[in-house]
Amino acid sequence: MTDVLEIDGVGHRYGAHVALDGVDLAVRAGECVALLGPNGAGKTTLIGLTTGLLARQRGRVAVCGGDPRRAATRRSLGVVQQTMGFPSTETVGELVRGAAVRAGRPAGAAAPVLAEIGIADLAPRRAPKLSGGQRQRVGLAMALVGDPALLLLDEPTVGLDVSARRAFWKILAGRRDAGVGMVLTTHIVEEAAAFADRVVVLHRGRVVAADTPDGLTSRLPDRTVTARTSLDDPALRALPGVRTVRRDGDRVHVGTAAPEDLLREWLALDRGLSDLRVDGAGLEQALVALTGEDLAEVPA
Ligand SMILES: Nc1ncnc2c1ncn2[C@@H]1O[C@H](COP(=O)(O)OP(=O)(O)OP(=O)(O)O)[C@@H](O)[C@H]1O
Repeated sequence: MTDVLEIDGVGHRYGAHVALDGVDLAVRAGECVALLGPNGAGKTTLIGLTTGLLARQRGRVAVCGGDPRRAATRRSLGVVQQTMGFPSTETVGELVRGAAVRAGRPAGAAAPVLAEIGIADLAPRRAPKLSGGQRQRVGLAMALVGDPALLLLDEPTVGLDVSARRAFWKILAGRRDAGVGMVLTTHIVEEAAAFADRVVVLHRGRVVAADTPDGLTSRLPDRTVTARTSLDDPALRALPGVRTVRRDGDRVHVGTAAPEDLLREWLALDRGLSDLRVDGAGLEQALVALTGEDLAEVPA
């Protein structure tokens, strides 16, 4: 499959501050790549270079083979951003029709997209009067109406309730199946883990990991054993392979690289052991391990 986004050796500075340092990233048609990293990692800078908002300083950025600083190239691009500003004078219908025409499509392309996203009833309304979640869906309509080859989704589900979020991912899954490439930035790590085909982790302007969500988590040796116990913390720490011990109410969470050895001895020593559970590490823990920072936020 062709790459809809090619980023090769990209560097970017703000004065003396290095925001990106030799970043490579490729997104194929029909693939969703999640771009994750703690605050200040360089995600917004990379998105800015891809939309053509920022001028390229070092390396190559190509959208469908073209330079995103050129208007003709940007027609292949759809962008959904959390902080989308809309002109106050236009109705939702006019905004989406305008986006269609700017992308070289007929104004009539707007109505089916509004219907698909479930906001046909908003067409006569003006954007400033809409809720955050409604505005987010208008942004999605404007991005999809141009039939883009590459979608940039920057914190796209902020402000959406659970059912709107589900509907949002369903629509995007349909576009991905139809061959649209996507770059997703989000602080909701569960969404990235559930939707993205690959995860690229940026840290201090560099790519520190690129893999499938499962591939990233399987690199982590740790398991967490959760249980009720009669042992105190020093006794737990003395068990084989224990790395961390954390109390949470009447339960204890024990991190270990060797759950079998740990459990064998724990079961032999502890008559009060009950409610035992062993969990694998998730993508969130993998990101913390890779960057040393916790980048998850509680979903709104
Ligand atoms: N206009 C600017 N002038 C100076 N420094 C900047 C500018 N924009 C970003 N930076 C710096 O460049 C680095 C990368 O910023 P960027 O906004 O790309 O990170 P990010 O990963 O999007 O962070 P966040 O998750 O907080 O949005 C940060 O250290 C930031 O302070």
